[in-house]
Amino acid sequence: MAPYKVVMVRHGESEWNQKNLFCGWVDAHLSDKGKEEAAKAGQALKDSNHKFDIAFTSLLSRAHETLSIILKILGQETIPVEQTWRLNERHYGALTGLNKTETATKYGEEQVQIWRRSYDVPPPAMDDKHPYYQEIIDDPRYTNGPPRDHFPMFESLKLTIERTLPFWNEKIAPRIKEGKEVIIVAHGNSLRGIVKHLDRMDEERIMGLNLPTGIPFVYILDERLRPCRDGSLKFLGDPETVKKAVEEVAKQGKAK
Ligand SMILES: O=C(OP(=O)(O)O)[C@H](O)COP(=O)(O)O
Repeated sequence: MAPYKVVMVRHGESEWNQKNLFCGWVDAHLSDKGKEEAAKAGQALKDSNHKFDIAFTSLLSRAHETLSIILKILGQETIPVEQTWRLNERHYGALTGLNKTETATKYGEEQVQIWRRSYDVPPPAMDDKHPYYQEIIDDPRYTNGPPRDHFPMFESLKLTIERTLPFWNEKIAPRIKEGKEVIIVAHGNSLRGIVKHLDRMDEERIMGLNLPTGIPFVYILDERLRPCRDGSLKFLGDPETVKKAVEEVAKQGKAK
C-alpha cells in the first residue's frame, strides 16, 4: 500500500509563544494570531485535498484548539481523535514560565541555545516550589499517566523522544501502515523528535531544526516508514513565509 502519507502540524501560536515564555507542560491557549494560523493550516490542507481517518494529539489545549479549528474547516469534526501525554511538549523544567529573551540576557544566548536545542542537555529541574509545579502535577488530565513516581520534572529532547517514540511505534505507525490518513497536531519539540526519528537525523542536524507554528508538513513514507525520495518534511506553505516563520522561532532565544 506504500507510499504512505502522514501530516504533522505544530499548534498555532499560543499566548505563551506570543509572550516568548518557555511553556512546556503549562496549558497555554492559542492567541488570536494562533487561531488564524490554525485556520490557514486548515485551509491549506483543504486546498490540497487532505482528508483524514484519525488524528493524534497531546493533552494540551493549544494542540486541541488547533486540531479542532483544522477539522472544522475540513468538515471532519467527527473523526476519531486520540490524545496522549506522550505527544506533549517537552517539559521545560525550572525554565517553565521564564521569558526567553530575559533568560538569554541573564545566562547568555549560548546557554539558552543549549537549553533549547541541545539533544541531551536537559534544562534545570522543576522543584516543588516552582510556581507551576502544583498546577501541572495535580492536573487531572494526567490521572492516566505519566505515573506519579516517573512524572517528568525536566526533559531534554532525548528524554522527550524516549516517551514519544513508543507511542509513534505502537499507536501511530500501525494506523499509517493500514493505509489510514493520519494527522498529528503537537508541539515544537515533540514533533522535532518524530522528525529526527523519520529522517534519521544526527544530533547536530536536529539541533538546527526549528518548526514554525501552524504550518502543516507532510511526509511520504515507504513500506518501512522511511521517507521516500523527496518525501520528507514538505511544508504546505510558500517557501518565503516558511523561511521567515522558522527564523522567527530560532530568534526567540536571542538577548536584547
Ligand atoms: O512550549 C513550547 O513549545 P510549543 O509552543 O510548541 O508547545 C516551548 O516553549 C517551545 O520553546 P522552544 O522553541 O524554545 O523549544
